[in-house]
Amino acid sequence: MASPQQITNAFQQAMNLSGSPHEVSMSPTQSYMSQYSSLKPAKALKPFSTGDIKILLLENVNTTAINIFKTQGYQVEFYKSSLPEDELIEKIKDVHAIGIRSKTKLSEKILRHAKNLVVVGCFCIGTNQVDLDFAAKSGIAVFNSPFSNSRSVAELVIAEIITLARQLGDRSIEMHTGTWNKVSSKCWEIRGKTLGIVGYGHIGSQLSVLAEAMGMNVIYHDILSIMALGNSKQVTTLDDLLSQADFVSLHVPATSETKNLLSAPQFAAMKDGAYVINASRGTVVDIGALVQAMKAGKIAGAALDVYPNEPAKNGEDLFNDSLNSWASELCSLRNVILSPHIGGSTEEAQSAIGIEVATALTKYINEGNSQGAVNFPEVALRPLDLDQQNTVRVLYVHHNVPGVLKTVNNILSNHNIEKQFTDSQGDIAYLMADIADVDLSDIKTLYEQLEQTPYKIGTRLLY
Ligand SMILES: NC(=O)C1=CN([C@@H]2O[C@H](COP(=O)(O)OP(=O)(O)OC[C@H]3O[C@@H](n4cnc5c(N)ncnc54)[C@H](O)[C@@H]3O)[C@@H](O)[C@H]2O)C=CC1
Ligand SMILES: O=C(O)C(=O)COP(=O)(O)O
Repeated sequence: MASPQQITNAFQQAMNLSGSPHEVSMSPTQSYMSQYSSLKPAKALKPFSTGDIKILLLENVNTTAINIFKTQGYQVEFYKSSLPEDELIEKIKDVHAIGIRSKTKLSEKILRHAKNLVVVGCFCIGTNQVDLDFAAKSGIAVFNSPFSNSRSVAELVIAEIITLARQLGDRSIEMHTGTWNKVSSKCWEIRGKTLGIVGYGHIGSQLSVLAEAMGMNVIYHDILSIMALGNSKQVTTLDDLLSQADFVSLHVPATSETKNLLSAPQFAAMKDGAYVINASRGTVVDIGALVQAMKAGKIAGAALDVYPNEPAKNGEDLFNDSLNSWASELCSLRNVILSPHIGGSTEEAQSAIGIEVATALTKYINEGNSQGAVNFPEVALRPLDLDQQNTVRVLYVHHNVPGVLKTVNNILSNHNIEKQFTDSQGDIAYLMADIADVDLSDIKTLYEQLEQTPYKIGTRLLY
């Protein structure tokens, strides 16, 4: 368990607090990290102790996150890889928070076992690996890091564009096996070539700026109308982009609409000798069709960072899976760069993601602040005023139906409601309220009344 000063320092650092007199004056037992109770309805009400919080971290989440959680006093269980489904089900039963990256699937089946879980941290950009709707309906908030690794991905793609254009991967493999093969045929400068970016979000737009700086023309396609950076131009349809681009780079999320976004008809629509880069999700490219297009000489090279079935941990064989039937043919092709989902794997990105997501999770656990959640209404109140005795923070996740506020405020009406904020997203709503003059002996009744409302999904009381 961390010392009081360590807790205060780490908390201020993590929350970017400057150390106001109010926080400085907190004693360790008074800090509002410890003014907390009742993580889930099934648990008995008792004052919060940081030592009660259990957090499971998978997939080698960065030490910056581990340090934040440990300094809070949480119990941290850490694994370098993802876990097989049966082990994950066993572990998730008990924990209040889980931290994952892109590999761990948190399906409805798995989340149904998560009886104490209040929050999921995706220490990455993508959240397609989590059943976000089911999580929200179960009162579980999900956070991610929306842009801390965007630059790392964009830089990798720049490297891949040049590597493909110069057949650098093949030359390097040849040299490693002792073959000197000095060629210029079908090797190109990228200056003046057209890059087609599919998905002009955080990564796509960052890539656009870098590519233009190297003299490329940039066009992009997105389902939204998005402001062009530099001299880039948005084109209306994917086919418009495919017919003009020398390089096509994919930066869309995994959705039902983006599944096999590039398949046989799209490869046919591309320029002869074009290149394909996929650092988005493995579902976005039909790899079997890509292999055929490359064998036919239509596509001159491809760089893949993501795959439909990725191994659970380092050392496992990507291609040891009957589902990846295209594997041996893909590997036999020239000018194919394969990387093990490392787009966001830089020291800078992982360290920043660790701090960002761990901070969001800590704020949610300790304060109920859901700002930045991807599946949940975003609600925040100022930290509890600890100078005021007997103040309780009510956190109430509920179905978004008429009559809830009336019922809840009726329950709270014996106390002074000092602050209240509520918001909804789809079927789910979230209410935060600070109520004063609460006798500690009333807390159990208050809690039970809120729990008995027909709309409730989850109640937490911080005090
Ligand atoms: N290889 C790696 O290590 C990494 C991969 N990623 C992947 O990259 C994806 C993109 O990341 P960001 O740029 O941060 O996401 P973003 O959400 O900022 O941008 C995605 C863009 O794609 C657009 N889009 C969605 N569906 C589309 C469609 N059918 N056609 C055209 N455009 C469409 C959206 O409107 C949005 O502008 C992530 O969802 C993730 O799957 C992200 C980080 C690292
Ligand atoms: O941020 C993302 O969405 C990524 O794909 C990176 O995933 P990772 O953290 O490397 O498992």
